[in-house]
Amino acid sequence: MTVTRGLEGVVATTSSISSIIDDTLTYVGYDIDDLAKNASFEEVIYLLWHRKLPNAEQLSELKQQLSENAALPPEVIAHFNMYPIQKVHPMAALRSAVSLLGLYDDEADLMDAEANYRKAIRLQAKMPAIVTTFARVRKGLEPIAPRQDLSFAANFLYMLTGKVPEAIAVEAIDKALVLHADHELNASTFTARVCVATLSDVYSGVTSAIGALKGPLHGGANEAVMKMLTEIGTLENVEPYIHDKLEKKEKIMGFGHRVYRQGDPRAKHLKEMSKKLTELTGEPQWYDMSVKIEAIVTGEKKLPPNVDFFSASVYHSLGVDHDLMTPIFAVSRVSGWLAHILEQYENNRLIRPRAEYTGPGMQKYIPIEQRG
Ligand SMILES: CC(=O)SCCNC(=O)CCNC(=O)[C@H](O)C(C)(C)COP(=O)(O)OP(=O)(O)OC[C@H]1O[C@@H](n2cnc3c(N)ncnc32)[C@H](O)[C@@H]1OP(=O)(O)O
Ligand SMILES: O=C([O-])CC(=O)C(=O)O
Repeated sequence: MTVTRGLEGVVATTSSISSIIDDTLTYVGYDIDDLAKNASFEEVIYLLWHRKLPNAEQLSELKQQLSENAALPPEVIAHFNMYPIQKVHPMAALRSAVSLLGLYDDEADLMDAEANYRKAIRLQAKMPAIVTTFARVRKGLEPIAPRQDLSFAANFLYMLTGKVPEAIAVEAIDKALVLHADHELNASTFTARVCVATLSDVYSGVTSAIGALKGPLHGGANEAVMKMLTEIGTLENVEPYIHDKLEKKEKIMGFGHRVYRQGDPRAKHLKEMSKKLTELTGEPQWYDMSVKIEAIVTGEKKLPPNVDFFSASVYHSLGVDHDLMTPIFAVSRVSGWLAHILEQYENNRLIRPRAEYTGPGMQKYIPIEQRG
């Protein structure tokens, strides 16, 4: 048996959703640079689920379906008061809330393609309300119901803050959602596919994926980046801080990638946004520190920033609590998970690799009274 640690380079499935070839990322053949400049998140959802861009009528129908399904069942709203919310990480809360949502969906275990698509809409639509309701309840604030006249990105900010957001904030969140929507067979998407390949249900697939995204080597890195920036504190402290970490062989969060070698094409869009937003908020230090870290880590370690690096200062500038950064990633990535889940169901085979056994050889069972 040949073991490929971390399955690096192993091609585990075919997929027509997104591709990474020579450091270029495409969704269904559309370059991420093109989509980041031109597409709304709702268009991207349609693209990932239907493998084509929507026309105006199809887009408006999807928007309406998302709006109509955006509110949470009252039982799910109520459950946020049933656990020690201050002590809970929002990704753990999101994981549990998605699982709970499945209990209130009459079609949860219905496995035909139309029912699965309807569940995809309901789940995608409700993700912002889960994150924002959690965020408000833990601050002792009332949850805010979604508005049907706002875009997906605007509604997210509205439900978080209670105010109709400014255009620049909507643009930033919308672009971030577009950039995070799908990424080939990343760890959380693979997790979702492994789960539903047992013919388990959509809610189980997404719940598993949220668990995988939570870790700091994957989606959790954006929160870890903000923690690092906060610890560094000043521009002068960047160099000693980063050198100390590198000397201790510690990882610098937001850098490196399993697939990209020259750089993550999404990072430049977030970098641009970070510059703009940190200037607007009068806190350019977050961008300046980030740029200095980037220069050291790319210069000395030849590791370019990934999608999580500049997203940290972008979300911080929008006033987002630092531990909500990974949940925002999930609000976007659920579109990709759902696309992959539906694709897996279309041509399913159980995913079950092998392990090379490294434990002891054959042993004889010893009765407990004879064991030392
Ligand atoms: C949305 C996303 O998931 S993007 C990724 C988000 N994660 C992060 O930003 C966390 C920091 N980065 C990392 O941990 C890694 O680069 C990963 C997890 C993204 C990729 O991991 P892998 O492909 O398994 O690479 P691996 O961890 O084996 O690193 C290879 C080498 O580069 C080094 N390296 C990789 N990333 C970093 C980093 N961020 N800082 C310092 N060194 C690093 C490793 O220490 C290792 O060095 P060695 O060969 O001397 O031991
Ligand atoms: O593809 C990966 O390994 C991680 C990543 O960048 C993502 O999921 O967006």
